[in-house]
Amino acid sequence: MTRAPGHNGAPTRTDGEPATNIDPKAHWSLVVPLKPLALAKSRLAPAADGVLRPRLALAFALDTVAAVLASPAVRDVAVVTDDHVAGAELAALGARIVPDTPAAGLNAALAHGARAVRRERPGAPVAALNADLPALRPLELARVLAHAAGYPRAFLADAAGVGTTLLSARTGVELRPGFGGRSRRRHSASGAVEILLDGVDSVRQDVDTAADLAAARSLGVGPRTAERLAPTAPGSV
Ligand SMILES: Nc1nc2c(ncn2[C@@H]2O[C@H](COP(=O)(O)OP(=O)(O)OP(=O)(O)O)[C@@H](O)[C@H]2O)c(=O)[nH]1
Ligand SMILES: C=C(OP(=O)(O)O)C(=O)O
Repeated sequence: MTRAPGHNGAPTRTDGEPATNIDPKAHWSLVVPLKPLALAKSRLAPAADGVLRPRLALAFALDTVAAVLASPAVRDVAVVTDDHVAGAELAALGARIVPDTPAAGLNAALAHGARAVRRERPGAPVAALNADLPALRPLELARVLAHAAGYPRAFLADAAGVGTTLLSARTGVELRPGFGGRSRRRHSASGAVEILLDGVDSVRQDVDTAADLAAARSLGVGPRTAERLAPTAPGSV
């Protein structure tokens, strides 16, 4: 993996991982949930003001989805969102936009997204992935999905070891998402197999707090997030 300095002196992601051990027949459909930007990333409030926060939430989602679409294991991505600004930018990247279920919450949105994917492609293996992974690297995601393909349902714990960043369901298996709070334990109790891979930090590193953002920056964030964090950008991180 190679890295180059970004605008702000922090590392910025470049493409340098070796393409080894990736299943060439992989064909996952990913479902990415995104709540309205004005409501998103509330735990970043101490570090980012009300102008910067929605912009960062959008930059995280765009960098996440761009990396997903660049992953050799991924066939397509559906973003479940009612946010029209985000929806237009994500669609321009190549995502399918699925309108949210009204006020039903994250897990209802994910189940709804998985159903929408399988209405179009009944045999699709599906994986839910958070929209706040700005350091995501396509080949690390491919490694996680290649591993997930060995189990009916599987999940990856987040960097904090408490939550979940990815939950998968193979062809013919219902996703049954249990995201939110201490979801690592919940997913394990639901029978999903935990993916215990080293070297997939970029898939684990979600960004909820200022400390998470610092950790993502040290892994190397994608270009849209790097631009928002540049010293000349408005706001205060
Ligand atoms: N479509 C949809 N996505 C959601 C919903 N609730 C949360 N999400 C998304 O699910 C992921 C995890 O969400 P949260 O941690 O609850 O929210 P967040 O905006 O990331 O952060 P906080 O506001 O600090 O909790 C993010 O990608 C959110 O945008 C929902 O009701 N509908
Ligand atoms: C929704 C989750 O993530 P977050 O840490 O963003 O709340 C989760 O881990 O289940």
